[in-house]
Amino acid sequence: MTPEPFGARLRRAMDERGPLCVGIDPHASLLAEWGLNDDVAGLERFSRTVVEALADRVAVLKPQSAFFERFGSRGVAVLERTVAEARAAGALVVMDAKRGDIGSTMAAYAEAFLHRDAPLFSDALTVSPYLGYGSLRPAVDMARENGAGLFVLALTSNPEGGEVQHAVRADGRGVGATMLAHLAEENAGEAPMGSFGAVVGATLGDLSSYELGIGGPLLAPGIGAQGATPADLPGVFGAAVRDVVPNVGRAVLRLGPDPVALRDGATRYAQEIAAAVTAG
Ligand SMILES: O=c1ccn([C@@H]2O[C@H](COP(=O)(O)O)[C@@H](O)[C@H]2O)c(=O)[nH]1
Repeated sequence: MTPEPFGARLRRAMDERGPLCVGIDPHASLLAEWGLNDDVAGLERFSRTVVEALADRVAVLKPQSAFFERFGSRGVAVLERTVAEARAAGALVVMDAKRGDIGSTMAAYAEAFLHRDAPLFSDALTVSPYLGYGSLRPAVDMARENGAGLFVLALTSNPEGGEVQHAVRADGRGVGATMLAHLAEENAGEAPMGSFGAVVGATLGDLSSYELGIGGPLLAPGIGAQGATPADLPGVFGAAVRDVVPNVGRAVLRLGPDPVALRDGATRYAQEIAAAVTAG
């Protein structure tokens, strides 16, 4: 049986739970703030606490692979368990691993994260298109076959991103805008929403010169620790705001380890986001 596409599953989760995505970013500084050791046991306690507090209520959890990889194979084993437990509790999992390589290697990354039988199978994966959008084709195909999705870095939240993403090609089109156009083609004809999203930072100010209506989701990091607020969303995303999955990491995680405080923090962000999206 063909698995239900990620875009349809995400749209339903956004409708039922609201669009908030909470990051699982076990920074060493956060482990210390939570009174945990900066070791594999601390990593596991941190991640499990976030999952137990939030996976039954937020639409999406986004583990940041880097913070698990720094502990080697035992950290990756924690990441596997984190993904499985989050999905079992009802959250969609976006693996933030930002993979990107030549197509033949990309196929192996796709098997690692997007094949249903893979230990790290996730509902969606962040990928970098800066070896050329076409190099992502094996991941696009694998995602389609397995009911998974991708979030392609288009306009990232960090100030350094512009030197690449705002660069203008010979045909006059910007590089970031080109990625958005590729995604719109990928999602054409998909309802209620395509499975191929873009990463577009909530920090970027007015993006009305970009065609953000790609027929797929827009993962928007930058809220909280990077300075953007839920109230900024309509001004940044305009009419596309209803397709935005706003990500909050440290600003929620800092409220732990008390699960009630984590839940209250996520609820506050979810309410502010809902108010902003309705107003927009
Ligand atoms: O453009 C991007 C792409 C990804 N990220 C990632 O999102 C989170 C943000 O965490 P905060 O603590 O809310 O700042 C983190 O995992 C980044 O690697 C991004 O910030 N910007």
